[in-house]
Amino acid sequence: MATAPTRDAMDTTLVRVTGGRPLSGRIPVQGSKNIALHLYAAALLADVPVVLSGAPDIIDTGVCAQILRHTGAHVAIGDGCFTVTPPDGICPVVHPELGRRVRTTAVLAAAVLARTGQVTFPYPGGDAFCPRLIDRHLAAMQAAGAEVIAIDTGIRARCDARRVRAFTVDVNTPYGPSLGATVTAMLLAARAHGASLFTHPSTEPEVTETARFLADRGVFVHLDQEGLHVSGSDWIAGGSFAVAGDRIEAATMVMATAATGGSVHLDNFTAADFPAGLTRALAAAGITLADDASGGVRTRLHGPLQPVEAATGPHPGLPTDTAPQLAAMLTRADGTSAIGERIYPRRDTHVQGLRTFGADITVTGSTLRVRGPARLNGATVEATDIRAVTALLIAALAAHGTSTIRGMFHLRRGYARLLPNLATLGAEITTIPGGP
Ligand SMILES: CC(=O)N[C@H]1[C@@H](OP(=O)(O)OP(=O)(O)OC[C@H]2O[C@@H](n3ccc(=O)[nH]c3=O)[C@H](O)[C@@H]2O)O[C@H](CO)[C@@H](O)[C@@H]1O
Ligand SMILES: C=C(OP(=O)(O)O)C(=O)O
Repeated sequence: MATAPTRDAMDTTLVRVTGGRPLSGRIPVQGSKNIALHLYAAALLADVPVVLSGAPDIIDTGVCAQILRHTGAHVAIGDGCFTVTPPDGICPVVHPELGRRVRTTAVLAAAVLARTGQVTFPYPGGDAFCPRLIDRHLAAMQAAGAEVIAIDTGIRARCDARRVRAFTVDVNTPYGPSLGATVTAMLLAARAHGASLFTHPSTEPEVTETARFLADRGVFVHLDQEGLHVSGSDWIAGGSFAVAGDRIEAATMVMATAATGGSVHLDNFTAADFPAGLTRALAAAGITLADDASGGVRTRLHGPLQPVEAATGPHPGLPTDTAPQLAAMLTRADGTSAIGERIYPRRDTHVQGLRTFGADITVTGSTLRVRGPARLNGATVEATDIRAVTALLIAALAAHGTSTIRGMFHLRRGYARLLPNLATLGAEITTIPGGP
């Protein structure tokens, strides 16, 4: 389901990038977009205010704040903290337009359903690189006792007994455990009386951090061979919780610098925070990661980039959200790389743009073959989603000459300071504001 066109989406801001110079230096990693968005939904379950520290100030967290406010919650944003004060009586509606602008709509709806026994919500937004189903979310709502029906504006879920009940649900999909449906199920179960069980749960950091958030606040959460067990609580505490660093932004900066022949020192992050599948792919390309005595993690590039054979997969595999950037970096590797997509049937919205720079990429089913090293030349391109835009930026930074990239709305959805950070590393980037 495509994100609804908005003022933001029609923003014609573009950036000009003059590439071809090695980028190096030290920059911070922001709080994770995707973890923050799931924690926002979890915060709605609390009975007293929740303070999320380190949440990134990006379009998507702003939209989520507006969605929470529409339910009656008070949301204050300042000093890098997002304070959510859930209301006594929650309006059981996820805003029909705002809900179509973010991916976590069904997860937010689960929190509302858990609190009120009913919810109306639109189909989620987020990037539309392929169909992104929500049947497992709906199955969890049904298992929790809700009647779920399609209506004109999306979906209505309502529990006869006015409250959710403990339940069992399988959150597996043909592409592996669903991250979003696991969180949806957790939030429903956190407010149900009794013990719930989810089989084949996702263990992405978004899930484990939401589980830690709930467990810290009195909800019983336990993972074993059977699945994820959650026992609900009538009272959920509040208080502070720090949003973990953004592993996707960290990977993006590693790949951007390596594509230019440089290296980076990332603060607020450690080598262990990189999923093993990502570390393996970077090592195969000739990039190693080491924690630094002064804090943070440093990369080292060992000679020319080497080709990589890798496939995305569930945590701790290679994250799907890093595959477009990896493809962009590997256009500079000395040989043919293969990158398989396993979380989605396809995710190749970056390919056409990369070819415009001169990249040699073929797509067979869900596998990309990248032949390098290609000579990249400055190009004029337009990005259509959040990771495609960073892939195109990487190509522009590695290219000879000046490039123009449109579609900066997608960057602002998820990255608070990517362009200033690249400038700190030595990139020559000019932002040319546009407008609707
Ligand atoms: C496991 C995983 O890596 N999930 C990724 C997924 O999370 P997100 O939560 O958006 O998506 P899911 O993990 O739920 O979806 C994974 C796959 O399962 C399918 N599916 C999902 C739910 C459902 O009810 N039925 C169904 O068939 C989806 O279409 C997709 O092919 O996209 C995010 C944005 O790219 C990434 O940050 C996450 O890392
Ligand atoms: C696709 C992504 O985000 P969303 O699910 O919010 O569209 C992403 O974070 O790479």
